Amino acid sequence: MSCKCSQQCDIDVMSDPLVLSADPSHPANLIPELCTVFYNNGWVTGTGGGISIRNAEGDKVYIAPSGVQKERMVPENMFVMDYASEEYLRVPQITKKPSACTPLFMSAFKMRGAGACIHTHSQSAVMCTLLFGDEFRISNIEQIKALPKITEAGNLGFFDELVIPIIENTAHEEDLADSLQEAIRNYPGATAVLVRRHGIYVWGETVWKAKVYNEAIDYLLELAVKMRQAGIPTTCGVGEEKKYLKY
Ligand SMILES: CSCCC(=O)C(=O)COP(=O)(O)O
Ligand SMILES: [Zn+2]
Repeated sequence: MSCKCSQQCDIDVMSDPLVLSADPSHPANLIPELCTVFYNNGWVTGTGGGISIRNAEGDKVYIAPSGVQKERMVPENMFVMDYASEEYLRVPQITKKPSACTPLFMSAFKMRGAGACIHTHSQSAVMCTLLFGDEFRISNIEQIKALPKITEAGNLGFFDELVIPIIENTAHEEDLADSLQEAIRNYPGATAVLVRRHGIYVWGETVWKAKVYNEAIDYLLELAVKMRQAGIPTTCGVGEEKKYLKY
């Protein structure tokens, strides 16, 4: 049966209805598309990182295969998991191994009700985990206003401090789940967790919120590295930066 969309496409929707859809916002279409965007930002190169998305009803989880070039995936490569039972409804032909990030994505879904979770190996994220201790902190920067308060309605304000917990890396990605869950419990206002010498996990209520949060956070992480290089503390008050300028 061919698709009924306005594009008169030739997609055979009956061949695999769990992943073949003419809807561009279907998770199986969005995961490859967004991974290409992330790849072009240097966030998911060399097979690292990725994204998992729940469907609009929230009862299915779409997961990429492990160890593949994330920017070259197609919808047929996706695993589909039943959200409640955590059993796989679909295993792709490309590999039997779902992303090693799956337990971490599931932690964000189950503990925070997230609709999508992004994992990147952004160099700014990694660099910040080398420059900061147990927490990344930044304030008094306009871009902070793109991020949610989480514990109450609305977004952070210009004068609010963004705090992101930093957990230690493990030899295997899946072994990060316990410490990620502990960080999620200890930081109820966080929408991201940094992993030292590894990268970052960012989640949101919807895929679009997760995407915006990831972009805003990465901007702030990159800026933080530059501020530290210039000798300016990332929580420096407005006007106080003059104290740190060398000229
Ligand atoms: C060079 S990537 C090492 C594994 C990793 O950190 C990652 O994020 C990708 O894991 P996946 O199983 O999704 O390929
Ligand atoms: Zn990783």
